[in-house]
Amino acid sequence: MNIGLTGGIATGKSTVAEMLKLRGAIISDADVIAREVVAAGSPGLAQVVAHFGKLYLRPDGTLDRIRLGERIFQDKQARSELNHILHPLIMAKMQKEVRRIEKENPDTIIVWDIPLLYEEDLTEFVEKVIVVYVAEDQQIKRLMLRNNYTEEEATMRVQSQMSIERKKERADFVIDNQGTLSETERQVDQLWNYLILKNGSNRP
Ligand SMILES: CC(C)(COP(=O)(O)OP(=O)(O)OC[C@H]1O[C@@H](n2cnc3c(N)ncnc32)[C@H](O)[C@@H]1O)[C@@H](O)C(=O)NCCC(=O)NCCS
Ligand SMILES: Nc1ncnc2c1ncn2[C@@H]1O[C@H](COP(=O)(O)OP(=O)(O)OP(=O)(O)O)[C@@H](O)[C@H]1O
Repeated sequence: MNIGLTGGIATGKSTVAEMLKLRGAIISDADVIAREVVAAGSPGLAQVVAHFGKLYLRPDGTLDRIRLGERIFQDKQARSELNHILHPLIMAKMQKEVRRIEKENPDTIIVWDIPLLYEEDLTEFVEKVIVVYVAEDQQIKRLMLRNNYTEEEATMRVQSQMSIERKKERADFVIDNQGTLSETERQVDQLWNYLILKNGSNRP
């Protein structure tokens, strides 16, 4: 069974994904794949550099993620150009990875952790969608704390995505991650019990 896991930047997707993994889900993480498709020497990185310039290449041949992030989170056009280059590569790799997992573990619950699942209209790939929710002011605070961003930098990143309130409205399941981690664990337990019942079995 394929389940989508989404939310906003820093609402706690990775935190919840880790909890689901401990319970037996297999996670396919779009952020990890997004890094792999622009690894040093990859065709994806070559396309990014051809489009945006050598300025975004570090001396060791890796992508300058900080510089590219500064550019694309304040420039909508550049962001959509980067998405246009990378999203087909990310989705192709993710689908391939999930096909492999399904073959090796036919009864497993596979969680597709995709920050931009709604923005990119990817719901057709999954049966149900979990949204990890915190209100926007808390989202900004956690992002500032985790990444050492100023309020302006954090706000810009949050506003580059569909609002967390809209995502919450569209969700099949909402995990409210505004409380303590053990409060989140309890919700994950409940959801996991429901999912394994629905799935019939789960063999990690
Ligand atoms: C611009 C890049 C190099 C900045 O790298 P950085 O290491 O600072 O951030 P990281 O990749 O860890 O992303 C952190 C979060 O930012 C958000 N985010 C990333 N890319 C985008 C985007 N194009 N639009 C909106 N939000 C985004 C996501 O919530 C993600 O979880 C990088 O985010 C990137 O390559 N983005 C394009 C690929 C993409 O869309 N990735 C999201 C998963 S599909
Ligand atoms: N319940 C919680 N209480 C306090 N802090 C939390 C809680 N859940 C997550 N965090 C912290 O909030 C930050 C964001 O969480 P996490 O990295 O899981 O978000 P994410 O949605 O995966 O982010 P991204 O979109 O950037 O991948 C992290 O520093 C994490 O440790």
